[in-house]
Amino acid sequence: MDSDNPTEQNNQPVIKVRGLVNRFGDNVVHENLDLTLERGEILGVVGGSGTGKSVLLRSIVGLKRPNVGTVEVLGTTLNELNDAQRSQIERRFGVLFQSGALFSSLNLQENIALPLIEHARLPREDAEHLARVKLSLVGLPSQAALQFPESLSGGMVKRAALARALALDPEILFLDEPTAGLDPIGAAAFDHLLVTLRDALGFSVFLVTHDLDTLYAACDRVAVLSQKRVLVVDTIDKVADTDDEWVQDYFHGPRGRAAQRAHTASSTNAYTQE
Ligand SMILES: Nc1ncnc2c1ncn2[C@@H]1O[C@H](COP(=O)(O)OP(=O)(O)OP(=O)(O)O)[C@@H](O)[C@H]1O
Repeated sequence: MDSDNPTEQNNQPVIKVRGLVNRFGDNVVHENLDLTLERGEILGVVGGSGTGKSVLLRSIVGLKRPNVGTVEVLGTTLNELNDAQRSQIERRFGVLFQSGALFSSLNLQENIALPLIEHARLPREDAEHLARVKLSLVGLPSQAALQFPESLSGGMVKRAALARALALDPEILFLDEPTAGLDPIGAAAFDHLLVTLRDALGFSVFLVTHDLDTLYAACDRVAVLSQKRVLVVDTIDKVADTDDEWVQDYFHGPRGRAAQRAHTASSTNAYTQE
């Protein structure tokens, strides 16, 4: 239900998925799935390959219409909207897909200006000025504005794609495997950037990832998809204690133990340097 009271709105979750069913023919991907994203949090969504993380993200951003169930985003139930209302809501979130999805024929400044021209109807000059601000926000040097995506490193492409997802000052950011393909240092820098921007700008984040380091470094809560639903959603330490074979293998296998050790070491360093 919509609320006109700003205080009430601020306490409301930004995403509420209830009783979600998604299927493709006989392949049932989600069955009665419930999930909530609280305002201002970074929620990591994990699960084995094919458990429906990307389909869930696509259902929430409106690219896949659920077979059954409701998806409420920023207080509005998506299924009930006409195209114009849907586009109004969609302007309030930013999406970074796995491929980065920048236009190869446009330089970075033009890539980021595009949503500002198309959706916010800004004149080109203003849009490109704002695009340069966004590029600097994600830590890219000023000369990157005129570079084309093919001339950039993987880490720079991710940052540029993040700048584009942030172009319209979204309230919710959706990220699908943002650190895939980055080396560990680039991935850690991206995680740090994400937390810094969330702290500064206050958006909420729905983050699909396989990256254990990201879960430890950036996520406030973690949701595990398994058996067509959300098996558990909680802080990472509680999730890691869940009595489930996939969870135990994932969090307590060699990679999981290494990620946890790295996180403990960096927390201890931060503490002793304070
Ligand atoms: N457009 C589609 N048509 C038919 N089946 C689809 C479609 N999109 C996804 N699926 C199926 O839905 C299931 C979940 O896919 P999804 O891509 O969401 O998994 P995932 O958890 O993101 O996997 P991964 O971790 O490997 O990326 C898979 O069985 C997949 O084959």
